[in-house]
Amino acid sequence: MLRWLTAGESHGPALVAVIEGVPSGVEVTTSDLTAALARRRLGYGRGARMKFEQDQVTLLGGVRHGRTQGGPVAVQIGNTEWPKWERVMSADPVDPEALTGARAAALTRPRPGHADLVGMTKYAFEEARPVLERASARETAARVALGVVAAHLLEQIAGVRLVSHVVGIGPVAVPQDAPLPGPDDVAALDADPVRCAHPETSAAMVAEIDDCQKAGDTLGGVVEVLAYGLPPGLGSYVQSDRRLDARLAGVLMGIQAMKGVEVGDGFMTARRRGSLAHDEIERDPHGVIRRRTNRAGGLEGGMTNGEVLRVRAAMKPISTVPRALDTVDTTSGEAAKAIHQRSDVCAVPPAAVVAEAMVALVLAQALLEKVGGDSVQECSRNLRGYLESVPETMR
Ligand SMILES: Cc1cc2nc3c(=O)[nH]c(=O)nc-3n(C[C@H](O)[C@H](O)[C@H](O)COP(=O)(O)O)c2cc1C
Ligand SMILES: C=C(O[C@@H]1CC(C(=O)O)=C[C@@H](OP(=O)(O)O)[C@H]1O)C(=O)O
Repeated sequence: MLRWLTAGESHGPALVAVIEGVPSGVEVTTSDLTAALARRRLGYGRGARMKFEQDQVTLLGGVRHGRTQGGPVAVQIGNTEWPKWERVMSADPVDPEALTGARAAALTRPRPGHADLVGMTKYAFEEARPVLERASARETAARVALGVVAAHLLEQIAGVRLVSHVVGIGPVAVPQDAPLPGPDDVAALDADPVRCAHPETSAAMVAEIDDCQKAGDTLGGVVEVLAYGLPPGLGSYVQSDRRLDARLAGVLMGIQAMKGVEVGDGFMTARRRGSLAHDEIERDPHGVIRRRTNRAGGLEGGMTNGEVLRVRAAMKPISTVPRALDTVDTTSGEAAKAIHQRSDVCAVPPAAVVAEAMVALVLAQALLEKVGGDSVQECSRNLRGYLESVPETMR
């Protein structure tokens, strides 16, 4: 079974991530991971931290000469800002006299919408530093690194290619009838300031972020992930926790600040009549079975149906609002304004890259469940065998 885990704090020396169950022979290099992490740093509206901090990637295990070896793959993402935090975030005890300056100040004005207050309550902390260090979306760098291994596995075994893009920032949304970006559009999406495939909407999104920043406020939005080339039959209807839609929703909701998930046309489908809600089945001019539309987003019965997978996630606005929100100082119990030193105004574009990584991980897990195998060759052979066994009348 493909499984993964991350560890590390936002201002710690490094994040680490381990993925286990990867077959041998998946091609992946340090520069692939570095490039993916650079994509996660892009996006108009991110805070100052993205400019000066660097991700230093080291593949610690599981890869030799550019190929996975079948053992757990371990990645370390060093943080170049560590020297500034060495004392405040030291793993070992530190002389309290040495803990001076703004970085060491107790954070006792919890931010509404962040994990601060309930995290302090739950883990019995007197201030929010230990909470925000792990709740922070800095951790998503580790997941993006793991997502590269998953994406390469999907492409090398099954030819699957993933695309992530932004379809909404605050009230600005891509028109309903805009064409979906394909795998060949990824370079253009990476180059767009807000990872949007629709130029006029992209410009309006940038203007909305500028306006929001001037007002001392923050923004959320909606990201979409597409997967092209999936074979039918990944996931299953036989048990609720094996449904691929449920698993995708789970990992998307597991990204910091995500508050809603849609599969295919999602909530819009609930407003339609059945005759206009489903995807009628037909043969294309080459005799291949396909759906006339793809309202279901490539999933029926909790399984891929061979169409393009399409899932969306809704991100709430950043909770570290510059025009700080009302809170209570947990030392005095008095009314106060919430912590605000710096933050992103809008982190929807990087969240799309994170969502792509999480979708890659779940799809890779589901592919391996379907085809099995300990090497890329064995998995590819098993996939071919499965696809060839589908009767002619159902292909
Ligand atoms: C890529 C990314 C960047 C984020 N940047 C910030 C930020 O700069 N400031 C902030 O308060 N929250 C930021 N968040 C959101 C918080 O991490 C999140 O709101 C917090 O962990 C509480 O979790 P919840 O929103 O899911 O309840 C970011 C989230 C993502 C995915
Ligand atoms: C560091 C990253 O994102 C951080 C996520 C984050 C949060 O609260 O989630 C808060 C900000 O950090 P800070 O409060 O130190 O300015 C972001 O910069 C990153 O994505 O690499």
